[in-house]
Amino acid sequence: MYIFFVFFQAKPGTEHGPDALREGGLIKKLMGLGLDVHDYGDVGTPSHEDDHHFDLPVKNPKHVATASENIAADVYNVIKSGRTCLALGGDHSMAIGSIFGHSLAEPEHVVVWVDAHADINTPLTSSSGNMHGMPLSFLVKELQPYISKLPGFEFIKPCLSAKNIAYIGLRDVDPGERYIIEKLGIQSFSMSEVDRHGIKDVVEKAMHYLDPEGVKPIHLSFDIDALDPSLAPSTGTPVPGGLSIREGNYICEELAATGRLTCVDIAEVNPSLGNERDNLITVNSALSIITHCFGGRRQG
Ligand SMILES: N[C@@]1(C(=O)O)CN(C[C@@H]2CCCCN2)C[C@@H]1CCC[B-](O)(O)O
Ligand SMILES: [Mn+2]
Ligand SMILES: [Mn+2]
Repeated sequence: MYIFFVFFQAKPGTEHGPDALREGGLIKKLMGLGLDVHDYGDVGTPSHEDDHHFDLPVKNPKHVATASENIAADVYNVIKSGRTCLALGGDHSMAIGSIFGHSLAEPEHVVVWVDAHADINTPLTSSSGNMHGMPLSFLVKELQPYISKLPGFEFIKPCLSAKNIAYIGLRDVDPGERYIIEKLGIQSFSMSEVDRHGIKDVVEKAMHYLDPEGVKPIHLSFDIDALDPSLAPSTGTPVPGGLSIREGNYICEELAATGRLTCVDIAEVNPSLGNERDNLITVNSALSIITHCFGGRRQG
């Protein structure tokens, strides 16, 4: 039984991502794979007028906190009932709720973070104040002494250790994030490693590192900007030199083949950016990534 949620978050335009994927035929494609799909609809996130935090340059913290709490509850319920959750963003701050909700259902899960960016800035290391650049910092136990307590985030219990995370596709990492990655020893396969070793070795190394026994539930958090901008132009922070669709599909096929892929985030599809052709290209790339997470195989 496959379930998917749609969420929208603070970054303008990404709230239209889920509908763009629905209109692109997502449900029909997943049902065409023989899956029992249920669309749980959008997770409501009331906006907060006074949504700024005087002490820190963090944008929309209360909005993101409310959304994250709602997302966590929904993801927990779906996974607890034995289903697989597909969470559609929305910007990548959605992963605060989806990973926390997943961890409540399956505390032993590991995270494969596919992204041009590390998304592990703390409110203090962030240069933009955008929360889509911070999700992992709210979840990683080792970082908690450095995280300012933001209003509304009291519900989150840090649920990941650095050893539970592996990055694939990095190519735009801030200095503060680079420091955190090196200090915590987070396993990261940037585009340099993808070029040097090839995607097959990268996925094998990542999974062997995260789960050598091959028993843990997997959370794939896939930022569409991990793909090359030629494949995902309608996204907020594109970075040249990204994954090919073959590499993206390969990651998803391999994780799906474990039979332990339990929650998938698809983040940062933003149809308000670029022209109609850009939207179509981006949605089709996202649909390809999704279908290869849920049984679609290039060999049929
Ligand atoms: N680290 C960032 C942050 O804002 O925190 C800064 N970066 C943009 C910045 C532009 C100038 C050159 C250095 N990079 C975007 C990233 C967040 C991406 C969020 B994601 O969900 O799209 O991954
Ligand atoms: Mn991201
Ligand atoms: Mn990104």
